[in-house]
Amino acid sequence: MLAIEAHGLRRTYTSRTGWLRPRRTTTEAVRGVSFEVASGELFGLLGPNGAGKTTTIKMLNTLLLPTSGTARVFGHDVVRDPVAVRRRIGYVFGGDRGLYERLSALDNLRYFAELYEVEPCEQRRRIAELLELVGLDGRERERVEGYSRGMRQRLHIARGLLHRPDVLFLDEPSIGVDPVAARDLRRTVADLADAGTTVVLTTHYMAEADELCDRIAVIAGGEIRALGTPGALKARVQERDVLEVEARGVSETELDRVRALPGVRDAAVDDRGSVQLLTVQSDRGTELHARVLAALDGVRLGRVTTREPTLEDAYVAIVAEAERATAGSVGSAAASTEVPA
Ligand SMILES: Nc1ncnc2c1ncn2[C@@H]1O[C@H](COP(=O)(O)OP(=O)(O)OP(=O)(O)O)[C@@H](O)[C@H]1O
Repeated sequence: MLAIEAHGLRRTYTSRTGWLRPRRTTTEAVRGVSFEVASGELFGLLGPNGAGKTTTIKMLNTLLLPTSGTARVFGHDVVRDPVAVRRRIGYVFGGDRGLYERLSALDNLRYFAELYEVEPCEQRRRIAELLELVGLDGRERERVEGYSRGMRQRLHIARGLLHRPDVLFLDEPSIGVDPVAARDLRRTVADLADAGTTVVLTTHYMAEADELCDRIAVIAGGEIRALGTPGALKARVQERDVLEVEARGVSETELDRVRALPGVRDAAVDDRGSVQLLTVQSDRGTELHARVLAALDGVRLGRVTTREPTLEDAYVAIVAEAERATAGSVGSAAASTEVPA
């Protein structure tokens, strides 16, 4: 049986702004999203800020009603049968909310086990199992206020699994977690999927998605722009070379100059603290090095390297394509319209 079936899901938000001249703003956050997730699959939902990922997840886990379209979780309709859906799902969101700081991890789990109506005779065994799964056994009697971010995230996952859900939604689990703790967290998520739990993961870390996900949907502007295995998504940019340039002071003007060079397919700048990383994707075999450096005349440059395309390059290409497709009308974010209230 399929774990998730979403057909034509849409969600529009309406909010009122202004006092003297009130306006009603309508945002089409999700605009007709359809996909299926098989039981036991680890499914990734990737997309830029405001793409509609959280809205999609909230419709699937019954926290938001769809404006139109349908969704089912293990055959249960999210609108008509929300109680049955909630029994089958767990939801873990990143950040600091949702745990009692002054209590130990053990007491937090006992409290939530009561709340989720885990049978009293089963609670002790279940909590011990979960502490082991998330690697917190031995630390369970310490207060949560002394926990690191990575430990808190693992405790969040344990909390989300208390009632043995068949589907776990993980919204940005590794946000703000250091690289070593993030690696442990990925191990936990992989173990979970190996044990048969269906996982829907949103993340901004492409390497994480590449390592973990069986399939990935890239969502931008409220629509799915690509869906496939990490390998299939990467195949889209296989025929490209990637040039990386460390720089300081690259503006839109230089970026446009680079984008206009013959053979260049995409160019993007990522601000990494005091330094920028310019990534240029080009048709395989294009000799770009000298021409890119000439286009960056006047910019302070650091290391220049060439590398094979990664999932991140595929993602950048898919999102850039989506932005070009919607340019001039709604931009890359969700479409918003304003009318007098
Ligand atoms: N409660 C709300 N009222 C009005 N607009 C909203 C509301 N929640 C989200 N939006 C808008 O809907 C769009 C989609 O937001 P959503 O949170 O689903 O995106 P996201 O992909 O999860 O983004 P992020 O990666 O930043 O979490 C955005 O334009 C956002 O501003």
